[in-house]
Amino acid sequence: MTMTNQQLFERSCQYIPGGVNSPVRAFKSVGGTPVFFERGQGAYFWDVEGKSYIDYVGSWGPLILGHAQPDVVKVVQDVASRGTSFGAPTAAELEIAELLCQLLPSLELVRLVSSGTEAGMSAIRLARGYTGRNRIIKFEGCYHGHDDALLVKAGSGALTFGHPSSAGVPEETASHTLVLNYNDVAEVEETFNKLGSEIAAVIVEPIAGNMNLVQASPQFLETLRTLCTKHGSLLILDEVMTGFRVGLECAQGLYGIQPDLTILGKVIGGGLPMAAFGGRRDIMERLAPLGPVYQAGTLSGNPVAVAAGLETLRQIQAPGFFDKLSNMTRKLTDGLTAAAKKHGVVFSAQAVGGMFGIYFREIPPKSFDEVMASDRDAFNCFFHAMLEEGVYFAPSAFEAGFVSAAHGDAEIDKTLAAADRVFSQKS
Ligand SMILES: Cc1ncc(COP(=O)(O)O)c(C=O)c1O
Ligand SMILES: NCC(=O)CCC(=O)O
Repeated sequence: MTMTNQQLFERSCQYIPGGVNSPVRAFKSVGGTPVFFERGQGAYFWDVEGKSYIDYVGSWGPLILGHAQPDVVKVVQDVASRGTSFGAPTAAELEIAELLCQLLPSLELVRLVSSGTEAGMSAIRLARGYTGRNRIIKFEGCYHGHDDALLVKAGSGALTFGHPSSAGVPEETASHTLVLNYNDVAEVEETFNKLGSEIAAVIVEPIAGNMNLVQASPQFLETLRTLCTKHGSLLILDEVMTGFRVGLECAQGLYGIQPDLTILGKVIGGGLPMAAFGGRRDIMERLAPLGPVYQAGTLSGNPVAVAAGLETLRQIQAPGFFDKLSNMTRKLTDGLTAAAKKHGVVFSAQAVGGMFGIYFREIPPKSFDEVMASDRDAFNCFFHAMLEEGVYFAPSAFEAGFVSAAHGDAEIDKTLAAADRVFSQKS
């Protein structure tokens, strides 16, 4: 007899803090027991009790082709059978680095790492090493991984579980991080006027996906670019989530903003642990072994992860890939909005490429405060009712959702029919 979700969770809690290896997997804010998954295929995955779900989390973003995409699985098997790690360079690393630089014109040099956290942490160290300055600016509700310097008023699980500024981060470290309001142009201008010569870097999610989904105003990002250039600070775009998810040109292409450094993750690893940071040649050349800023990794550029990433990047370059993905995602958000309206539920939603936000408020939020003003209880009820229906959204009102290329009309229609039933019970 296999164990139930409840039994597995109880046992996991005996050996793993909170029963999960990343806090966002816990159902702490929505209540109930986390679902333990056994297998996935395309837009669906199955829990240990045999129940199937349409997946709108996609492993928190990487699975843009859906679960167990056959070509990705095949390259992973082929490459792994020839050796899983060498700790020495491979031709495939060159291939993916070259491809990333071709796809993103702001990248002249790129280094591979194993997680978005590492990419963010390394980019900050590099920016400090390059500028000789310590202060950085981040925005409340943005999440850039769990590096000390960036875990100040952060989004994602840090926000969901009520500790946006983590215990264990020394005050001296946090004091170098200035936290400003997302989309607040005047505040950034004021801060640069006062402290511009001390600021090493501004790091920002160009489309914030860790306080639900909040789009930057073009003016906000343009102001960041102008101020960084004027004051000799570096602009770091965190495209770990948006990179190759909102479009082939990433968010920087959509907005027409050229960052000094970019951090990438999720999609570029095709569901395996890989991330990257890159940007201007003169900055990246400060990295060891060329320069004095140290950065390293036993499994960096891991051949299996690189192979999954290359195959994923190959497929998303197919003509029309992002048009189809965007249309499917918009069909979902438009359909959910219409179903809510039909039943008089206060609700709004928006999509960018294969990424979406759903909000229990009248219109999509433009700031952290507006996100916080949405109805979290309504989200929690919706989440559980949809879960019951076999539709898996992120177990938090502060996370963006994801649609994959494996989601077709059938999956979206099923989701909308479920939402219609769920919303009808509320009116
Ligand atoms: C925008 C953003 N930056 C950085 C990270 C950190 O990436 P990782 O979880 O791979 O460390 C995440 C997600 O976790 C993210 O969404
Ligand atoms: N949007 C939140 C994440 O992507 C985080 C995933 C994790 O920390 O497990």
